[in-house]
Amino acid sequence: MDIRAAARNNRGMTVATEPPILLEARALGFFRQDEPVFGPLDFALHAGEIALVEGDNGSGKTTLMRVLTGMLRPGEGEVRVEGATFSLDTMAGTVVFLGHHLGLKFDLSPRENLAVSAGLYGLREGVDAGAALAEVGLAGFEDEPVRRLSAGQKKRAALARLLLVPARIWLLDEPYANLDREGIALVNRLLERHTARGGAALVTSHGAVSFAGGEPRRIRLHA
Ligand SMILES: Nc1ncnc2c1ncn2[C@@H]1O[C@H](COP(=O)(O)OP(=O)(O)OP(=O)(O)O)[C@@H](O)[C@H]1O
Repeated sequence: MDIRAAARNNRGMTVATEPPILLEARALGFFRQDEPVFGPLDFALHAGEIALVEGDNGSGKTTLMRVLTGMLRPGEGEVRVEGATFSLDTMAGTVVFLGHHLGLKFDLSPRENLAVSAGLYGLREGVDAGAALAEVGLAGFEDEPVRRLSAGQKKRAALARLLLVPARIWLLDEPYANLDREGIALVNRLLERHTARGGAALVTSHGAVSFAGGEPRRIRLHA
């Protein structure tokens, strides 16, 4: 998915400009015991764009996500976020990560988990937790401890965080796992809305993924 931003030049004419790069990998690589896990990898993710990270089991998709979020240090190369060298300080309000572990506190309710996320990552203007939970299909489960939810409902509770926090860059590791057909459509809907308002997303998935906005760019990793 690729959007072109329109801007006026100094003669008042409308010209097409490239949307800004939100996330960039430059010769990025990661090693374990001196063996490359992935890379060197170069890509630039523009505002309004979805890129799909593909690869077999063990090819390094989750490791790439962890490097991009700062959980792992790159073995080589550089991550740039909104044009600046990656730093954990600039990450907090800019990047949100949804990984295999979902980042939920199981003794808290979905609503309480969202309050924790809002405290850490900020709150998108005009969005409240109840509406976000209703949108992901958790109306009636807002105040249940997360440990009592099904796997798919837990995933939906984690997805509600995407609606609430203002981060422009979404890193989604297997966002479709454990979801039914309606849940898969929900993820696509959230992605489409996010990119339409200038956000960007990097998504890993084993399955075929289709977005209404067209073919996403593909980044292929090899085991
Ligand atoms: N904590 C770890 N310690 C040592 N090696 C690890 C660790 N986590 C992953 N690996 C290894 O790193 C490689 C990449 O793993 P990674 O989880 O990034 O792959 P993946 O593409 O996400 O796999 P999958 O599709 O199965 O989720 C694999 O060979 C894996 O065995």
